[in-house]
Amino acid sequence: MPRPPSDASSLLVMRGIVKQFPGVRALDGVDLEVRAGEVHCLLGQNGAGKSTLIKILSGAHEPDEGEVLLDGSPVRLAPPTAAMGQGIATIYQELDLVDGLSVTENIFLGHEPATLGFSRRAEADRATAELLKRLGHGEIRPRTEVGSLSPAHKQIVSMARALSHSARLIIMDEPSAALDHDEVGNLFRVIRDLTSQGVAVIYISHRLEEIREIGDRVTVLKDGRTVAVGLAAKDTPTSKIVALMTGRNVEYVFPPRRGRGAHEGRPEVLRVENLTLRGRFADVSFSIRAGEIVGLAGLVGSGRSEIIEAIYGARRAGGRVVLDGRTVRPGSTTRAVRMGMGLAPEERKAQALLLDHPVAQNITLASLSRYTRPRWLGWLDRRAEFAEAERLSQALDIRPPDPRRPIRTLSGGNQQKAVLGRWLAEDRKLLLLDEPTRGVDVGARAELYALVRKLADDGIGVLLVSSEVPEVLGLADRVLVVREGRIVHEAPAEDLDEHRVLDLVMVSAGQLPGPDAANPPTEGAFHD
Ligand SMILES: Nc1ncnc2c1ncn2[C@@H]1O[C@H](COP(=O)(O)OP(=O)(O)OP(=O)(O)O)[C@@H](O)[C@H]1O
Repeated sequence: MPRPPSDASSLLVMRGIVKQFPGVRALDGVDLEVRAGEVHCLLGQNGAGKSTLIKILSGAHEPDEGEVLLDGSPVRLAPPTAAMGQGIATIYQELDLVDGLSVTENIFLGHEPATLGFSRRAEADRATAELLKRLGHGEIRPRTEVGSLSPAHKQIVSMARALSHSARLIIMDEPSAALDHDEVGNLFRVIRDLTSQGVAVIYISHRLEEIREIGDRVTVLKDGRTVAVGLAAKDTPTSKIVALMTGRNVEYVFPPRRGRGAHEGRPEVLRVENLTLRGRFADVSFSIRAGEIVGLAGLVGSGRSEIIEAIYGARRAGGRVVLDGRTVRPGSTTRAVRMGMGLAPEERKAQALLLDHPVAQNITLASLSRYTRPRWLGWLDRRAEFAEAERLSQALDIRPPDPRRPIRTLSGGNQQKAVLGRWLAEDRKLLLLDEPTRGVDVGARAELYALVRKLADDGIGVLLVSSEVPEVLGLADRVLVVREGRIVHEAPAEDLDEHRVLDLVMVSAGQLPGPDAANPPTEGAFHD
């Protein structure tokens, strides 16, 4: 691989970086060169080594070999305080904010009061308010507890923290993953503002269309090696980038649908009647037939994830949920699972994974009863369990291909695949997918889409929530558009396009449905 030129404008040069973990050479001689004032995109499939590289840059890992130069001089970046001292700030995919602390406390945690000379809280709050305003989010209050903020607002707090360190290099690990369309626009505006002041941004994303919009240059990693250095983002065709990432030509296509009206007359697997959760959503009614994939499109905060959670029993909403002809008691996820629902939740780490357990156990977690022999004795057939986990991990291309590894040691995208594998392992009637491809690379996305379609073809119903409108339009048969907690439109996916959906989801200056909305909450409605 050609060595990156370290011309005068290089802010950062990394050469020959090696990082070995037990059994995995995560980085095997990586080169990177970043210029002041540019957005440098770092691309690669799940497990290619992107996070490991940025952990080295942020001082969390020390490289085994290789050198790092900042402004032409060799530097040591570990521990993280050293990287911060060099003006490197990182915004992680799983935001490392403390929920129980205020916005101000999170932003100035660690360098207050000594470094900045802040002695009074009010002064810190003022500085916080200023940073938030600069990021276009003056409405976030400095004293608010971070735990009560939306994912998008948490991200803004994380960025404010980076700015508070007067960073000259900001690393953003999938910053758009939790954001929807207009918030991504705001993020790009902030990034342009930063780069015009000479700040360099390393931008990691699995959404290739973003690269062209915000990126100046691109470096591609594959299996811990650099396969392309500093390509011009705007002039390199997406197909070339994908081929570099995957080593093959992947067509970014969705599996074929069954066609219009194909599900008419098939049994209803899910019927939702007047589902209402005060302040979140109201009067939500729809049904899903066997073999059908229904997409919920809407902005973050529109109520789409809460609707899924209420169907699953994780929220006690009023109204009625009927699965395969039987009413699901609200507020009991155990019962929902027993009746045949599966949920792949949005926040996989918090909600879904046993981090210290092997990949295999994480996959078979929900379906252990299938491997107990005989059933009444409850003896677990580990071999059968493992064989199934291995089959699914191959089908989903989970890397490294070793189901015995603790899931903690897998890259984020590969962990996500294991969460999905869990529900594919079990005979489900209904699969609820909340942001199923967040953090999943292009190659694996195509495989995932194909798997979900195959499950539907086998007869299950699927309810899909995704911030990526093209994903909802490409995968679903029918789309329900949610705005301010209500279904405002319903149509076959092929009758909609991205523009139309975005028009429909945009929030007017309305109110969230309250108790006195058209349909009063049914008994048992959850008040918060
Ligand atoms: N702490 C660790 N212990 C063992 N192996 C690890 C550890 N951290 C990362 N790895 C391995 O190093 C490789 C690179 O992982 P990394 O997280 O850097 O990938 P990535 O490109 O960021 O992927 P993604 O897009 O899925 O986030 C993977 O094979 C991963 O399993």
